[in-house]
Amino acid sequence: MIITTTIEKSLLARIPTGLFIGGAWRPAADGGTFEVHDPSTGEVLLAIADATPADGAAALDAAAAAQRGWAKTAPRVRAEILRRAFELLTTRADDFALLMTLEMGKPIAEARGEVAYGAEFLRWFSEETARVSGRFSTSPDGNSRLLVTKRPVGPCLFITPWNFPLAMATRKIAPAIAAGCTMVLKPAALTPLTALFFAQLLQEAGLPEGVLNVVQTTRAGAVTAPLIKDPRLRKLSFTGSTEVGRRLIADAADQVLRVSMELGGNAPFLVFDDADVDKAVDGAMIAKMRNGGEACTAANRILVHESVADEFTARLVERMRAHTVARGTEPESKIGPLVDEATRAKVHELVTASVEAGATLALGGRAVDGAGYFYEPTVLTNVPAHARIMHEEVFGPVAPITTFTTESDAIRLANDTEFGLVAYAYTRDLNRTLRLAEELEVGMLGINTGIVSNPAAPFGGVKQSGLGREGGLEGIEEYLETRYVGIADPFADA
Ligand SMILES: NC(=O)c1ccc[n+]([C@@H]2O[C@H](COP(=O)([O-])OP(=O)(O)OC[C@H]3O[C@@H](n4cnc5c(N)ncnc54)[C@H](O)[C@@H]3O)[C@@H](O)[C@H]2O)c1
Repeated sequence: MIITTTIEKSLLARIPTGLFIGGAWRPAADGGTFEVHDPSTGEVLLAIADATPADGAAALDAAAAAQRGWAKTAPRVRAEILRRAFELLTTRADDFALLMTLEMGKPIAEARGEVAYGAEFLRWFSEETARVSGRFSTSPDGNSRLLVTKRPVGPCLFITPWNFPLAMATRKIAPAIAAGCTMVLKPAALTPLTALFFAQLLQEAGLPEGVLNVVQTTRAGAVTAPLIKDPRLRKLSFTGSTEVGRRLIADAADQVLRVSMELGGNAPFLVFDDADVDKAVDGAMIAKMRNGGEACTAANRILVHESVADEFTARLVERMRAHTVARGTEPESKIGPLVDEATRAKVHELVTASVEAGATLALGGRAVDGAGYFYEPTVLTNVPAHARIMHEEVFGPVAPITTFTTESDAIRLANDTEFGLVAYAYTRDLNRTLRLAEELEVGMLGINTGIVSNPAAPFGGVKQSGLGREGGLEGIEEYLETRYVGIADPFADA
């Protein structure tokens, strides 16, 4: 078993362990705490405050109290706070990366990638802050003037998942700051340390008290449900599973709360007969193995034209076999542990069910013995369309491959899912690319690339993958209301 090193211990000693409410760190109302573990060893990293419903209410009190003043803050002031936060985060990239590796398990190189990606939302929305504008026009009959303005939505509740502990928070926090909204953040209980460390950084960047409040808790529903019913809350933004998202949308109906939902995915990855197979394998490795397969954008249904399937599969197996499984802090680590035993058990269950349904196990397929929740990189071939893995999100390093004959078959298979987050396609045919862009039921499409996430682009899904977009020009709109002011003809009395 790897014992936490001195460098790791000194980093952990700098992480705040309280709740962040109204600009101050405090214990839970009942003094309760919970432990955060290293998924690669099972060791306890830290014990931190466990928010109660009373703490949740206090956090919303603080957000509601700060809202009016924050909305009136000059855009330039909000922009500069975001810019300072971007610079601080970039300077402290190594600390944030190590912390994420410790609490979530991803290899340090991937954690650094997430810091860069997460930081870009701060820079992008600092640039967007001063660009919010409205319009002024004369009504068609000439009898009035129409003034359209944008106002901050108001206090928001953010609920984030464990797989990208930093970026899923900055993707919500940055546009909310830019728009002038206050917020309560409830990070995932498996990975709350990054959010606490980031809240401390925002405080240092000059964020006024009450604008961001953080209530980590092991009682998610008990803490957040009363906030969702509270008329002072104006917006709920959630990233997580479709199952929980569906329930939250129902809860949000009582207050007709605005919702943004970034939910599950089950991305198809299409390789056509005219694809550059080497590049397709590179892209598949990124789309499948980024974050150890624990990503909503993960390529979970690899659909390959029958004429290139053998070549593609042989190369993918070779690359997957070479992927070193080790604690994320080890330099050779290409894949860390899964986040917990429940996730590992679910991955294994889907692999076993695929083989029972007729798939062939070409590589892996077993949990790694010893401490931590490691799972072997796995490739399944000839996966039948009815296998569970083709319809349920496998949150792990498992690449299921199946073949197709015609383009229309490929599109039908790709769309045969309740999810619609992202698809990837490898082809050199421009007209086919345009057909795919029109026919695939997704919010995002990667052409000859295994990665689409980009802070300057609108991220989000259709069907049961969610509602709303994060990033891009669209991202800030989620935090703005449109207000129209009708003005009588200024010449009427002239
Ligand atoms: N579309 C996207 O942008 C995106 C990005 C990352 C992850 N995801 C999805 O997230 C899922 C993995 O994350 P997860 O396992 O943390 O998801 P999850 O739905 O179990 O949990 C997400 C968050 O919701 C909280 N939560 C759970 N039950 C709740 C309840 N009843 N009331 C309020 N909050 C509750 C959790 O504590 C956590 O903070 C996957 O389905 C993945 O596809 C989507």
